[in-house]
Amino acid sequence: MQLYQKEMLNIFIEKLERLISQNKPFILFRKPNSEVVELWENKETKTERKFICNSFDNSQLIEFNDDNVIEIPVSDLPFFKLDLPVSSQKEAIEYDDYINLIQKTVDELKSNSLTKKIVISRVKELEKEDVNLSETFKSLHEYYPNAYVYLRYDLEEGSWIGASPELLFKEKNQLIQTVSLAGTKAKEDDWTEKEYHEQQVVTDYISSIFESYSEYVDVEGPFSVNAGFFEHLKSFITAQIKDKSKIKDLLFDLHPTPAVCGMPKNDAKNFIVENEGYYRSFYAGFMGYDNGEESEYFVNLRCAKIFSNKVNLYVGGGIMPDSVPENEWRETEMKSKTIGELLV
Ligand SMILES: C=C(O[C@H]1C=CC=C(C(=O)O)[C@@H]1O)C(=O)O
Repeated sequence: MQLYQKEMLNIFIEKLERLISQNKPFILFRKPNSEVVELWENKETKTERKFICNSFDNSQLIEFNDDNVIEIPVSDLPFFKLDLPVSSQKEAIEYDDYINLIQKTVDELKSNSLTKKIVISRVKELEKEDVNLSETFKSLHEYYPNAYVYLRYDLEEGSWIGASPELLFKEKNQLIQTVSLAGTKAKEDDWTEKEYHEQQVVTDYISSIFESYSEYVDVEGPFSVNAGFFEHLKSFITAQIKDKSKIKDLLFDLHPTPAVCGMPKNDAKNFIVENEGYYRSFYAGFMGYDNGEESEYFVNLRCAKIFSNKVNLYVGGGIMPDSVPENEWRETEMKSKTIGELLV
């Protein structure tokens, strides 16, 4: 066993060093409640095993084809240094501008009775150089055992890192499962009607999509769940898909859910693109794998883009007609701690 592990570790290190020295993109991925980290590269030829990364607006889809994914214990992840780009672009929004943006969103929701919810987000910049990515990955792994922890490297884009609490969807033997995750509060606060409504919008949307692909849909919850520095409301949604060949359609129908976009989907999306003032790119997109037998995708939340001279944190929140702008700013500050406080 020990010999086997040592051999695996050497193969892992060789693969990682080769990818870094050739400036090739790669993914490090740790599933929830797992102790191992997988290393994916993108081979030239298509393989059955795939890892995909899709942007919020579906305009960028990156595929990793790898039939030889190597895994080692996260604790053995070696130190590595990546060649990261410098960013001179300022994408962060000032406090006053964010308050005005949330007020504008609230006004839109109040004046347009068809629009029920819009998720607004922002970039928070941290002046931090030379982030130790392997140690940061390990600290996310330790602090968020239930999250999807990943690091994606790309020479031109920089490196994305995240610890997402949100399953978008998983499938095995035609059993499809997901969660409706929305509503945020500090541990010491109580839930209010605003968060229950905000989360119900997500549950209703997912249930209606699942219904069109399956015979029955089962919903359990909502429950209050821990998400590190704060709590969310979460329901568990399960169904049996009638036709497995429709999985990809279901995935793109689901995305983006009202946990990251809004309701109705297209109106909310247009409002976001016209008003947020920055390009979300892979934030609030989805990522995950399909190995031919099962597939599992998560929403890219609680994530950051690492440059050589700074870190961009991406944070957002669901806006309802009764949202209070100052509280929404506070909520995004709280969410920024997920990655911000664990950077090494
Ligand atoms: C959009 C984000 O969170 C979503 C997931 C859980 C709770 C949320 C909320 O309370 O607004 C958001 O819907 C984010 O973290 O950037």
